[in-house]
Amino acid sequence: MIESSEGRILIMTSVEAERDAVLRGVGDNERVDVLLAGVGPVSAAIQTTKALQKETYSLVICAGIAGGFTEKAEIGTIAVATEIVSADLGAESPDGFIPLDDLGFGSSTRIVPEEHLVSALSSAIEAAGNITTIRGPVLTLSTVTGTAETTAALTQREPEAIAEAMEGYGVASAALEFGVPVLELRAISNPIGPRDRSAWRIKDALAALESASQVITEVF
Ligand SMILES: O=C(O)c1cccc(C(=O)CC[C@H]2O[C@@H](n3cnc4c(=O)[nH]cnc43)[C@H](O)[C@@H]2O)c1
Repeated sequence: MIESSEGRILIMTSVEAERDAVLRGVGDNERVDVLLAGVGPVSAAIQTTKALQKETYSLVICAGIAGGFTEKAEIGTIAVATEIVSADLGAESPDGFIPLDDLGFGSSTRIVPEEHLVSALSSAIEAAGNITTIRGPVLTLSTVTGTAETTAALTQREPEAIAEAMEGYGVASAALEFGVPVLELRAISNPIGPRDRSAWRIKDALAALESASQVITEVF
């Protein structure tokens, strides 16, 4: 167990199916609250802020399913974010996307979880067996990527990114505001690319999310 980690843990999921999978994994543990963030970074930031105003937590985890970048994150694997990146906060230009960081508004579009927490979580999931775990930047977008063009543009902008989802940066922004460490844990449900809902393997991803969640209270 990580030192100084006996406090309460807040886990934010976007929808009920994800919350239920995490709850099955975590089991009955009074140190852990699993709450709904809603879909998208705005709802996630609001719901996380409300939770952090009510209760003191020592760790916040954004958990759920996600799209995986092909050949980096296969369906059913677990992605643990080394960076939580707001990938669509910025401006378009004829020369390409300009992130907010480069526009001079003095704000950052990436939040970096503590390395030892990332490492502890991903190593424990791996050690539990059966689930491949990958580490890398996880993008937060307000729109699910659904074309080859957008996939290529994101890959060019964030070549190290392994996955995309819709809440991480909102959850992490709230955690940062309250000075609480944050992690993002995602089970890959679908490939990122031209929209094909029939390729989403939500059941497999929720099963992986449940298994990965089993280690959370052992580690933290
Ligand atoms: O239909 C269902 O049974 C079902 C069960 C659990 C979750 C869902 C969702 O649709 C969750 C939406 C949630 O998933 C993230 N997500 C998943 N894949 C992607 C993606 O390719 N790009 C962006 N986000 C993705 C996202 O965080 C959504 O909030 C349905």
